[in-house]
Amino acid sequence: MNDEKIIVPLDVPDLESAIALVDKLPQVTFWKVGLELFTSTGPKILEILKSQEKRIFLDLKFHDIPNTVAGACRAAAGYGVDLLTIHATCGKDALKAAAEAVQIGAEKAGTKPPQLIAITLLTSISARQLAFDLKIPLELPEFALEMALLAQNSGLNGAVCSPQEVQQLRASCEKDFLLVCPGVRPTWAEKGDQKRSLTPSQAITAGADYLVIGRPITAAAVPELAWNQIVEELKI
Ligand SMILES: O=c1ccn([C@@H]2O[C@H](COP(=O)(O)O)[C@@H](O)[C@H]2O)c(=O)[nH]1
Repeated sequence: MNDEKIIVPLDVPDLESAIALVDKLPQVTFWKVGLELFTSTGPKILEILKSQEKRIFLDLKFHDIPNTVAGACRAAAGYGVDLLTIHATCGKDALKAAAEAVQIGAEKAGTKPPQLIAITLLTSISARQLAFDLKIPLELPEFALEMALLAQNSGLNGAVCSPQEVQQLRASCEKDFLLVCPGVRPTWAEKGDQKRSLTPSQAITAGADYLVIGRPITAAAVPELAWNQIVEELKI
């Protein structure tokens, strides 16, 4: 079912708004909790989602030294979430430490370890910004692929990439390496700050395992209609 491949971010400022959004979209089975909501309200939302048997993507995008990311991953694994993020640019030592830490954290808490996935390059970064602001001397698709391979070789379960790179990553990474794509935009939606987008059906055709689709649904006048339209478009 393609609708189970859609992850909707709860990019809202407080618990009340998060609960209202979850109630408005009962058909959503996979929710993402990110920096805004987790920083403002902590883990309470995770308990609420779990009590409703929702799957959870805890998108905290850890980026720190090995000892620190390992500690954060151990703690996050204790929440029993399904997906957890770290930046690939933390480097191999930190990625390996994080991969080990989610196993330890989950075992200690008696939970299933989350799939640890690495951000390759934020979908809000353009090729021009990569070259001129970040001074990375690789072509963008090559950089994204290198970051995905670094994650894979460090024992991570998958990567977050833009839909524009997913076909190349799918061809080069292991079959079971998860590829999660934010920056997905139906033709009728605003791109906003997303720089490297494709439509939901293009992203799935290119090999994405999951699509993260936020504002086209959550900022729509009627979120349920936007969700239905995307699900219909994915059936074609
Ligand atoms: O490279 C990345 C990594 C994470 N995100 C997150 O996905 C959603 C996208 O929301 P939209 O409203 O559909 O733009 C958001 O929570 C980001 O934090 C990303 O966009 N790009």
